[in-house]
Amino acid sequence: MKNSLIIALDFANRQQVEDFLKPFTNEQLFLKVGMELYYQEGPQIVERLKAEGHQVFLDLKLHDIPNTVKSAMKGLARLGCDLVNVHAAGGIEMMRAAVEGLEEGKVQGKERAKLIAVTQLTSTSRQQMNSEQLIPVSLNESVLHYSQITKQAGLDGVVCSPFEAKQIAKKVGADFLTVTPGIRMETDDKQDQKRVATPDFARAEGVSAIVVGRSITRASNSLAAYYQIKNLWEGISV
Ligand SMILES: O=c1ccn([C@@H]2O[C@H](COP(=O)(O)O)[C@@H](O)[C@H]2O)c(=O)[nH]1
Repeated sequence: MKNSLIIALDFANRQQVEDFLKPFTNEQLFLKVGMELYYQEGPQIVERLKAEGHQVFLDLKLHDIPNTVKSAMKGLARLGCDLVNVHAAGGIEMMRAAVEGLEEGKVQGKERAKLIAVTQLTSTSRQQMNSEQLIPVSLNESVLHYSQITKQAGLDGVVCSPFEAKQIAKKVGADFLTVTPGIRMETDDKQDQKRVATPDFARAEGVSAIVVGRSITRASNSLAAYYQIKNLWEGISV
């Protein structure tokens, strides 16, 4: 899990995924299946990617009453994913229920998936958080608070931006996972992301894993973009 580069497979269907993966022959990848793909293709897409030898982050960001989240997590646990998530805003009781569901549903003889919680989405700015969510603190304070309650609930880590990762490691613990989307190369378009950082900045801040979508999946040469980002993330100069 640590030092992973996770590719966000934000595609509409399985065919598009297969087309994207074609040039990556023999690469064991860490792939993220999000709502767009999962809601079209269902559990089979996860099972298929796992059968092909990839690691899978199922990014469904569960956020509901504790009982519902527990039952949903129990079902997801059976898919044998490596990483799953919830929203920390659901609260400690909901997050504890998610852990219980994951434990109850886990595949016999296999380690259960790591469970992380989304703090503040990387598409959220301080202004939006203050004015729309009515959370009157800085993004750092809010993300740190959510990280602390996530730890208290017994989860393995959080989704945050690289800007908050160092403080989380200092206050919550170096083993607590920080998984960071919003990764862009200097010259890339930010699109809808607000808290954006480069792969080398993320590495310098000590994040556990980066999540990269469009900078790879929408690149004219996805394989080249993947290796360029991977090298920066791993500190390899070419
Ligand atoms: O705070 C969050 C949580 C999840 N995401 C997801 O990561 C990818 C990022 O894609 P890009 O194309 O690299 O922007 C996407 O699947 C999001 O759903 C996030 O961006 N921020």
